[in-house]
Amino acid sequence: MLEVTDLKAWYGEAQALHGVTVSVEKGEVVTLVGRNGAGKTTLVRCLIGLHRQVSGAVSFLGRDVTGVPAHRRARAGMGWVQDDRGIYASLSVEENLLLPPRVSDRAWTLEQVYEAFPELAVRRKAPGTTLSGGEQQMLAIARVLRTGARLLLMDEPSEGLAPVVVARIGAIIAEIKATGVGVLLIEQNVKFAATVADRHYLLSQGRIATALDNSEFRRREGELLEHLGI
Ligand SMILES: Nc1ncnc2c1ncn2[C@@H]1O[C@H](COP(=O)(O)OP(=O)(O)OP(=O)(O)O)[C@@H](O)[C@H]1O
Repeated sequence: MLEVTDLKAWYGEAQALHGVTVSVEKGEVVTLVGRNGAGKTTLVRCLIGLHRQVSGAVSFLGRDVTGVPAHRRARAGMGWVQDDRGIYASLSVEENLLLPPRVSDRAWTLEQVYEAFPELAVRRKAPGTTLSGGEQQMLAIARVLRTGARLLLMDEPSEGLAPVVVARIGAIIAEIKATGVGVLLIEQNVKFAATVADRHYLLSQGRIATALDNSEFRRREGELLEHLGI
């Protein structure tokens, strides 16, 4: 569903991506792992149309979206789960869930959201400010599902969360995958990445150093941790 070919990106004169080729299929969970500064965030920003100093090609659902602005990519079904979670603190959980525009007939209803995220059903009237980190992450994911996005791009969904909450996020990603939605996630937590993903790309200095399926990734976990300096 997503095909990225020879993507290069710059910040002024400084080149951050040096010809990145990656893909995500429907119902596939793919991670981008790499050290700080490897280019993971830049790559995701290029995919959603927020970084414009680029060359190469991005195709989504068979359509060339290279050069297409961010709001039109979102309308086409690219859903970005922001790392700052982008929740409106003054609104309740339910009001946050009612905001997103519907972009496809796969948009989740409130009932579907509350069934998949019982934590949010319990907190539906609570203001955004009072949510725990895990609840905020769930709300951020649920809001994107409310649009009917066909591809979810996530920036470190496990960051800063307790292990039990990380496991819950993993279960939610598995549910999303089962609906045929593709997921591309930036992830520094190698153990979490190995539990949720089908494939992985190791990004190093703006290049894909290695592409691994999950069994190979698990086998080389120690080596990867060493590379990532974790
Ligand atoms: N706004 C910016 N202006 C100039 N250079 C930038 C900017 N943002 C990122 N870079 C540079 O681009 C390269 C890739 O950074 P990027 O943030 O994409 O890496 P990352 O893998 O997401 O790292 P992190 O895990 O720290 O977010 C780095 O060399 C970084 O210094």
